[in-house]
Amino acid sequence: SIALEHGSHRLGKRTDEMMQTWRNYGLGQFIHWGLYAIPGGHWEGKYYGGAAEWIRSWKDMPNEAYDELYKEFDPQNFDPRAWAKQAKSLGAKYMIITTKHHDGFCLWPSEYTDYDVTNSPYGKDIIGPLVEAYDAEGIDVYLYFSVMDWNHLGYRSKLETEEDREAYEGFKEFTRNQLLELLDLYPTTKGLWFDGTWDAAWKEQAAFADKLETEMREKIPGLIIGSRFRPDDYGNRHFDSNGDLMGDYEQGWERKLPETFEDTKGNDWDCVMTVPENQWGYHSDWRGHVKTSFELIEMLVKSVSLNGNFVMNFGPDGQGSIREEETKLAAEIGDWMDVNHEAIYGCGYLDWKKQDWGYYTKNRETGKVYMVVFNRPLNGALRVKTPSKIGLEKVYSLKEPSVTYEPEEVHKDEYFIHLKESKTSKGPVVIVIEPTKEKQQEGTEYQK
Ligand SMILES: COc1ccc([C@H]2[C@H](O)[C@H](O)[C@H](C)N2C)cc1
Repeated sequence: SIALEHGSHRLGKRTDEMMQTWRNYGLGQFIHWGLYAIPGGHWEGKYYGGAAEWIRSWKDMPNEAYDELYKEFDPQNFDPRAWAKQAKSLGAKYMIITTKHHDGFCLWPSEYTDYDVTNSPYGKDIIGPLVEAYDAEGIDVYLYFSVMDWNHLGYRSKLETEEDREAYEGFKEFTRNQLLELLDLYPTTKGLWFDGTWDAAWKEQAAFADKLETEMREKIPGLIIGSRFRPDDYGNRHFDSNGDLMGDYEQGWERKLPETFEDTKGNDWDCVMTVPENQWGYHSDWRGHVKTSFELIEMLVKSVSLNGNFVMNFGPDGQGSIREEETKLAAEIGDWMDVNHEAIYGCGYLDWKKQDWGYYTKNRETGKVYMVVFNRPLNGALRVKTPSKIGLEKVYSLKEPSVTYEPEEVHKDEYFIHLKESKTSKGPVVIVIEPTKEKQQEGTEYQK
């Protein structure tokens, strides 16, 4: 292996309490909110086809015009307690809020820049009330922070000249100051979700990032930081030059999901997902495919079945309202979670053979197995293949445990479970299996 000073500092998974809690979340809520919500994907009557939070980079929108938007930021409808209540009913166990996106506008009162909420008509801290409201609902808060900052004069995407390097030193200090400030102001934060770390300039900062990550972890013991923050000695992110995971979990699944357990390399991971194809910030004219609650539930279940967390994005509008499409989805997913959360919270990967009807999840504590059925076979017969020596002790409907099933053994360690669920059930049905312990093979004496 390659000698690295700033590569991965831990082989294997974190097993501490905070990481176990993270692993058991299942469902999270991403919130992208900032100045970009004001134009909402349009400028001077023209439609912007890119991601709404990137409108500043659109050739039809002058940077100066965007940078003046803070003078219009006055979200009178902002109601953090309502947002937190909605997230609770959705069933989210954690929430990730954009404290500063690529545009550099800070939703908290930062002493290191004037480009923050205190200099907008709104004038007040946004992050603090959100942290308070979500903590009150028992939903853990994580802070999204973009290292890339289009507003800061010292920011560089690459370091070519001596002047670049000098300016970037100031930018690094600014970045460190803001991060330590966030942890001081919001000490109940459970972790940081970093973004905007793909630049060549940042990839040269292995030592700086390593030291800063250590400082942050010292400030809040147990802090959870993913693979997007640190570059290693050779500028590799997510995985160091020896292929070892950087940070506490893999953050590479953005608007995409792993297909197999092998794709996850056995690591912890999260998938962050937009409702439209590619809109994180508020866009007033969603075009293309907008995901249904059925699709989002399938992505959630698939994530949990592969040992990951699924984070669904919300983009509040410029006045601080959650749009109706997201409110509707939150209600539909929440209704399904009300009945079926046992198959999500505290669950993860089960090594039984994947079947066409859907996904298995396994509760890490109880060992209970959940069959989440998305594709009901025409003959209603759900095939289950278990590793040898594992039997199906009890099988019943999660929604109505009085509805029990007698598995029909059709081959060795292979069963049909004949669906009884009414066809009217809106979302996927969930069947619970309480597997037998390893069946004792006759005559094999277990060593004492
Ligand atoms: C260049 O491709 C990108 C760059 C950044 C992103 C940002 C989005 O604005 C959003 O914040 C997402 C989580 N992040 C990866 C998405 C695609």
